[in-house]
Amino acid sequence: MAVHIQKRQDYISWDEYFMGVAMLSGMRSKDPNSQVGACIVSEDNKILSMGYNGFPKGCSDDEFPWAREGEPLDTKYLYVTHSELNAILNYRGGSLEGAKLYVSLFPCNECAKAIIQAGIKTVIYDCDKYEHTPSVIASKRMMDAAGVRYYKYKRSGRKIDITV
Ligand SMILES: Nc1ccn([C@H]2C[C@H](O)[C@@H](COP(=O)(O)O)O2)c(=O)n1
Ligand SMILES: [Zn+2]
Repeated sequence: MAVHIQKRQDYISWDEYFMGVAMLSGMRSKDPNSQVGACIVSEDNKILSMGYNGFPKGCSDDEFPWAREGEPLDTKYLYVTHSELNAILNYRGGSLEGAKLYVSLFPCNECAKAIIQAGIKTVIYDCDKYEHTPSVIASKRMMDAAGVRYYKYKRSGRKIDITV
């Protein structure tokens, strides 16, 4: 008699999978304060690209500044490429029309422009710690106008443990 074996029930959901990939990507960031990761996914749940915040190619992590405060030219803000923009620029396959973006921190206004222009239609974010800043307020205003849907990732509370 055939033994019927049930499929696993505790597999991770699509949202846990893609936000997990975004967060893992963020762990590559050298930013001492905020490590941000992004994962772009097609409408049919295929991973298209990933990114994390860091300095552009040729701009040394050891030479460019990581400071948050000081003279503008001596802070990271004028130099860092955000995770979302890196994910968009890392994509080698053509159009991102209709894609979804998973990101660990709500996109800023500059990334919102790139998200809209790339044709990304959905943003799933985890943290929104800068929600009261003009940058994030402007970002939401533009995404609302452009029909980009965004919603907060619902943490499952599941601990996803990977030993490598
Ligand atoms: N959606 C975002 C927002 C920020 N970033 C990057 C830019 C910086 O490297 C860091 C934020 O630094 P903080 O002001 O928190 O010290 O995160 C990003 O990649 N994506
Ligand atoms: Zn940004």
